[in-house]
Amino acid sequence: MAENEERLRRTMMFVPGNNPAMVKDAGIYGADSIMFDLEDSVSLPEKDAARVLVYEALQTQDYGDAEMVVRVNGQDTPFYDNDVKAMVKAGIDVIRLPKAESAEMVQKLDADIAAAEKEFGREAGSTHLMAAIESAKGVLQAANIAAASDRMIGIALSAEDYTTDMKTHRYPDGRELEFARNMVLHAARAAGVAAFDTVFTNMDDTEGFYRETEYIHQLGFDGKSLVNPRQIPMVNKVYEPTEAEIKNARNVINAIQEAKLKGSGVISMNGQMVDRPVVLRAQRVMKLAKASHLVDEEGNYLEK
Ligand SMILES: CC(C)(COP(=O)(O)OP(=O)(O)OC[C@H]1O[C@@H](n2cnc3c(N)ncnc32)[C@H](O)[C@@H]1OP(=O)(O)O)[C@@H](O)C(=O)NCCC(=O)NCCSC(=O)C[C@@](O)(CC(=O)O)C(=O)O
Ligand SMILES: [Mg+2]
Repeated sequence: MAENEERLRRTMMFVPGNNPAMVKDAGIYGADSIMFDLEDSVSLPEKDAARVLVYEALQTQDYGDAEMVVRVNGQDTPFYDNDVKAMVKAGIDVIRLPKAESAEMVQKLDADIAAAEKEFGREAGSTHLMAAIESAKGVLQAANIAAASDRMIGIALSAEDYTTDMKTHRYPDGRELEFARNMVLHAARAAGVAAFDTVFTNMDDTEGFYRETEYIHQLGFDGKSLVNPRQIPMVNKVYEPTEAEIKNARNVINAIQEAKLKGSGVISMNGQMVDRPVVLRAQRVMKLAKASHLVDEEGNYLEK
């Protein structure tokens, strides 16, 4: 868990598991997490072929430092068991459960992963999981879902299925998602796991994409599920700290280190109280700055 809490997950890009070119090239765009999809972007006749394609790619392609995720088919489908087994065998980092509606569904996936790890000689506990919240039931169960397994790395809001379940659709201002976004975010934070905002499907509406990403960044989401590589630099831009934020974070970290040497956990810096929550925020700013190549190894701001 600790290792996963440290990971930056700003961008989790869906890659249709039945598209050989997209699967092969998925690593070149710099997504924090690459998510091969075996579920809704793959038609029924192609389910088995997609599983084989993704399995082979995981054995042969180099996806660099990206976290490797696969969205398996739902537990109510005939594909789920084979999907989970094949992906654990391939050594996937994270299995994403679609349409999660209860802690029991997550616990079933946890048990199925454990059995597959044993069957294929994978280290016990090495395969993580996450859950997608795609319905009213899922939203109301979000806190239980997020806390249902030690393998859990995060929960995601899936607004396409969710708005359908709610008998509405996506609007530009996103008001139809307010309750769900806040439930998912609070459930994730309470369980100590990551929170992912939903996909944005209008590839040509750059302004709308920036507006939505700035909003979910302000709320506190770790990042977004994405459907297109063009969206990756836009999310990274929104999550990039400013020069002032970076310099302030550096000063906070230096100040608290000095305070600790003097045996204190709190200090005043330019009239501002610096204590644990301020330090934790500063550490996250530095992590984002490093990922954006805005600081050197020592954390000094790199002038542009
Ligand atoms: C949207 C579009 C057709 C646009 O095509 P376009 O052709 O206009 O794209 P272009 O920008 O022109 O592509 C430029 C270059 O990038 C390559 N490229 C594009 N997309 C790439 C990609 N994703 N991965 C790797 N490579 C990619 C492309 O091959 C080309 O490469 P090259 O030819 O070499 O230059 C395409 O992106 C796409 O198929 N997206 C994935 C769709 C998908 O997965 N849907 C299912 C997940 S949502 C869902 O299920 C709802 C949900 O469940 C969600 C939840 O749960 O969160 C809920 O309920 O809400
Ligand atoms: Mg969906």
